[in-house]
Amino acid sequence: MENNSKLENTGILILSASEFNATQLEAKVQLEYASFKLAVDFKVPLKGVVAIYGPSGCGKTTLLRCLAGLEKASYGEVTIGDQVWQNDKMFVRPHERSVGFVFQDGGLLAHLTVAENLNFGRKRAAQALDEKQCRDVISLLGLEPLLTSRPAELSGGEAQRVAIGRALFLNPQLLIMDEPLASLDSLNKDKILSHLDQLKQQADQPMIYVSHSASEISRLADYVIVMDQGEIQYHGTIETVAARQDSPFYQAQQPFSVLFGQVVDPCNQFKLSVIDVDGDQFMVPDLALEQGRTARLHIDAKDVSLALSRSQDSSILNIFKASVVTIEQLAHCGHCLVKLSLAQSELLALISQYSCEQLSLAPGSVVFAQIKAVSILK
Ligand SMILES: Nc1ncnc2c1ncn2[C@@H]1O[C@H](COP(=O)(O)OP(=O)(O)OP(=O)(O)O)[C@@H](O)[C@H]1O
Repeated sequence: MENNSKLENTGILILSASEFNATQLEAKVQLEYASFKLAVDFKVPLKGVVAIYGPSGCGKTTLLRCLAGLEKASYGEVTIGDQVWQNDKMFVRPHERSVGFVFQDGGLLAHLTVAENLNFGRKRAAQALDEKQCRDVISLLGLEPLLTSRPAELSGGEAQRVAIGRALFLNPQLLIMDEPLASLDSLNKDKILSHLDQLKQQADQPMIYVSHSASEISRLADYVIVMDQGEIQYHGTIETVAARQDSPFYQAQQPFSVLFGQVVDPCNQFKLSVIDVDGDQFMVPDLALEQGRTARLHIDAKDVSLALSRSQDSSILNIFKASVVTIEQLAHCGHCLVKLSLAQSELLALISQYSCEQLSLAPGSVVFAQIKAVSILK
């Protein structure tokens, strides 16, 4: 196809006609550059957002490029759902894989308007969205006011939203994003994260998302692959990875817990939503979630304090009986990271070593976890 390289340079790689059932991604890849070796072997569920997290230079982009077929690994087996993309006998070319790629710098074509950028490549895509679906994407990403602008007239956040929209117009069965928010300020990051959240929920779009940012991962990821030096250290659901003692989020000094619960009361008389997390009822500011919906709670470990008895005269809404599972001393900051067991779930608390000694905490101690702030993430 004459224009494949042009398409690749613009980040559009979606031309496959074949349907597949992308519920699982399996890859064994080995590739060697002069001073870097990638060697991975993993099988992960492809539902919602799979995040790849790791330090700069650990091979995240190289892995994504292998998955998309942009690098032909010296040894590669890549299977997505029931489709083999690469093994020792075959190599499905990038433009035949149903992958949408969004790069760090959106890669929009400067001479085209936003509308033209969105439609660019669409006629070559066998399963591109129809007109109505395109209008839905435009609305989901808030692109209506930008359609006649050219890339030079867009802010960084707007340009990234257009880049995401352009990938979605081609109806990929897998959307791969390589640090799409890296160059944006926090306000724009937040806006795009909200759009991506909606995309997850409304479009049920599987995504692989590379990021250095613990907050992006905690907000978006359902599953996390942690990489280091060309290898996969471990992978698991966001709850389990965040709770591990060797979690990269501890090292980044941003330990947090992610809990999932059901909305039991969308908005009580005090304008609070009540979320049941395996038997513990959390109260959070009303966020207009419907009854029965799954809510994702993000709780920073620093926002959890501990007491030996249940306070009767505190303004803190969320106080839960818990038992201490482990205590890890963080020498660099004079704090302890305490892993707690609630009714059915686990919660991290970051408290000072002094407090830990004052309360004589040890594994098995019964405490009351007081949660100062809970953010609802979906
Ligand atoms: N085409 C190439 N030829 C030689 N070396 C390469 C090539 N591409 C990447 N590398 C090297 O491979 C290593 C991994 O790079 P990669 O871009 O995959 O890392 P990364 O984890 O995505 O980093 P970052 O988070 O900084 O983007 C780096 O040391 C890089 O210099």
